[in-house]
Amino acid sequence: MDRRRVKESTVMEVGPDGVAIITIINPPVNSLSFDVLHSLKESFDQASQRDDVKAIVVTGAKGKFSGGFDISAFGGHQETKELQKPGFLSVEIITDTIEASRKPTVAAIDGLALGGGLELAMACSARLSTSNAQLGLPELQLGIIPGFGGTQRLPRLVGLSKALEMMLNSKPVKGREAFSLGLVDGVVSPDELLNTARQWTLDILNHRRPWVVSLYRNDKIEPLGEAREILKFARSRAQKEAPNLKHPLVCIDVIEEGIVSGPRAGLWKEAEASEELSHSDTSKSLIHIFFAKRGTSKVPGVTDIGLVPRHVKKVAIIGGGLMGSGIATALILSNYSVILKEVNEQLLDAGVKRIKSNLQNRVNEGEIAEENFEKAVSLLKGSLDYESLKDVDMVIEIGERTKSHDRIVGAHFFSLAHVTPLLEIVRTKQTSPQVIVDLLDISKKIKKTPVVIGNCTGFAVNRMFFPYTQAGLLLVERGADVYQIDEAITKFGMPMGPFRLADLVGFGVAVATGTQFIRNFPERTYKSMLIPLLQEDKRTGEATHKGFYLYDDKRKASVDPELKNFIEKARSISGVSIDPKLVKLQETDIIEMILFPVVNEACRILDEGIAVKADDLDISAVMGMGFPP
Ligand SMILES: CCCCCCCCCCCCC[C@H](O)CC(=O)SCCNC(=O)CCNC(=O)[C@H](O)C(C)(C)COP(=O)(O)OP(=O)(O)OC[C@H]1O[C@@H](n2cnc3c(N)ncnc32)[C@H](O)[C@@H]1OP(=O)(O)O
Repeated sequence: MDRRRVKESTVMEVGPDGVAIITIINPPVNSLSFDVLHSLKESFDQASQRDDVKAIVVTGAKGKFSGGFDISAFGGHQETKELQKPGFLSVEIITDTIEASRKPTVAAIDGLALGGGLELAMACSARLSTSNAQLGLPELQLGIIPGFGGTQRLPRLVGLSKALEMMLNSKPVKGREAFSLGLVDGVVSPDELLNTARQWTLDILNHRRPWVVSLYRNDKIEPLGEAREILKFARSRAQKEAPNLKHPLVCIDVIEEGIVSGPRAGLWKEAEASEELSHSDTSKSLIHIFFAKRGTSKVPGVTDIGLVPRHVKKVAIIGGGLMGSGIATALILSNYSVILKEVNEQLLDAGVKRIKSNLQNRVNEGEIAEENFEKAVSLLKGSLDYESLKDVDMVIEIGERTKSHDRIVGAHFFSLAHVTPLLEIVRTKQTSPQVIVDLLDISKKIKKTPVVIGNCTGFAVNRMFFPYTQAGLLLVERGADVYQIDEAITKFGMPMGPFRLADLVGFGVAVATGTQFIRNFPERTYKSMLIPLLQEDKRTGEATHKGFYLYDDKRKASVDPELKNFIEKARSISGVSIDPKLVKLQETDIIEMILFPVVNEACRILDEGIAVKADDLDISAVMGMGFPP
């Protein structure tokens, strides 16, 4: 076999059958860096020029076609200006070199073909996939749009509605669904993939199979009038679901341009829009979050000293309440054996029932198969004594009585522990790195994003956000409007404002946590009597249908005209007066006055060495409090 090594990013092998196999090699996901794209073009140019090459197969090394364009290139400065020129990558490489190749090309897809990876495959004459491969265009979750022709080729392969769904929701499909959609032309097993692809290219060459140029297909695109209706509906949904984001609308405009003015015009509009969006604040933030999320499990002095996570099989959980049963569910869903310890039969039964109900919900949602429900339940054992815990590998919720403090670590799950994706791993000065490595490994296995944090009041999320409600109370006692504050903060992108949140968590929790912060950070807390006054009126928030808002039986919140009386009373107890400047605040003022103290608290957490890096606090805010990424 003639094995010409182009740069380290692609390899081309030409077999005796005259088929050149071009393999993308860029571990771990064969992302399309500028180097890879450059060498891909070189490989194709060589394959086109060589007389001994009749046809071409493109594939990815180690069972992964490609995870898409190299996201780290956005904001990078290593690429040559030419490669950055709008349209060079998409038109000159993907379209005019690969799609226009005079030799048939087949993409052999295993593992994943995402973003630019799938766009590369769609520019080939045909595509073969394994049944479980993931194929999709997730660019919009990075604040950009497909930029290698995906906005033009995907609608022409799967139809406009399905293409819009896949792009606007960043929703991939498996290989077998891709085949039923017409996105791929065949589904084969991994070990037959390459040989079938070789034969497929030769069949195309010998006119035994069609040679399709997807860019110019129109049989899947609805007539113009119908297409415009579909696009209009997509626009209204995009505006409703994400009013703050413009790139979904740009994506729809680019798709429309190709339908109205032809796919090549669509390619150029896509190239310009894609390049512009790659410099947007939204894209920079979302790409920052993409890498920050994957960076939380890299802890200097812990994960870089060669420690291997120990095998944890059995976990004991003390207490089967809302949190304990949620944690037990998360562990069981990842095949850990769990012993649930309670103080009496009644509480143990209640805990077991909660766990079974959580698991049944997963069955109902199709996340676990019915036949796996009993197997999952069999992983759970109940106990009323500590004796049965003697051979467990980890205990959740025992601490101060243990003498070996090196083995104590906090695992702070967030309510609905089996659903909320964030896990704060709280280490003391005595916690051994091995124990942290063990818990990081468990986090990955139970599909949690871990953040390693030092021990302090509120750890990362709750400490960062204690000023969220405090600032709100301070502003309201000085004349700002509760409902205007919540509206401005929700419009900014938080799931809910400080007052709606206080109603949701309940005043009991709000007062308990507030007391902790007042005790530990007296110099920067606001001691308002507003919530205690509301509690005197038997208001505790949503649960009593009365808090800062009134709630109907469906927990729909509405303004409470009586609230002003409690505010006036709290104001007089605090001895403050209304500040005219605060009565009619601008939205930006509200956002800054509520969130800047949160940012300041994050800076203190970082400055005190409680957090390893600022990125970890960004992830804590996004995944723990729903801060808009
Ligand atoms: C200043 C501007 C310069 C450039 C201007 C150019 C003009 C504009 C041209 C734009 C052309 C656009 C072309 C294209 O349409 C755009 C894209 O393709 S964007 C990328 C699309 N792909 C994705 O969004 C996939 C993202 N990745 C994932 O979803 C997952 O990683 C995965 C692939 C499903 C694998 O998941 P896991 O197995 O869980 O593994 P991890 O997620 O932990 O990832 C492992 C490791 O790989 C890194 N990585 C993953 N994907 C990429 C990627 N696409 N680029 C770079 N790196 C990637 C990830 O960060 C992890 O790294 P580690 O943490 O191990 O260091």
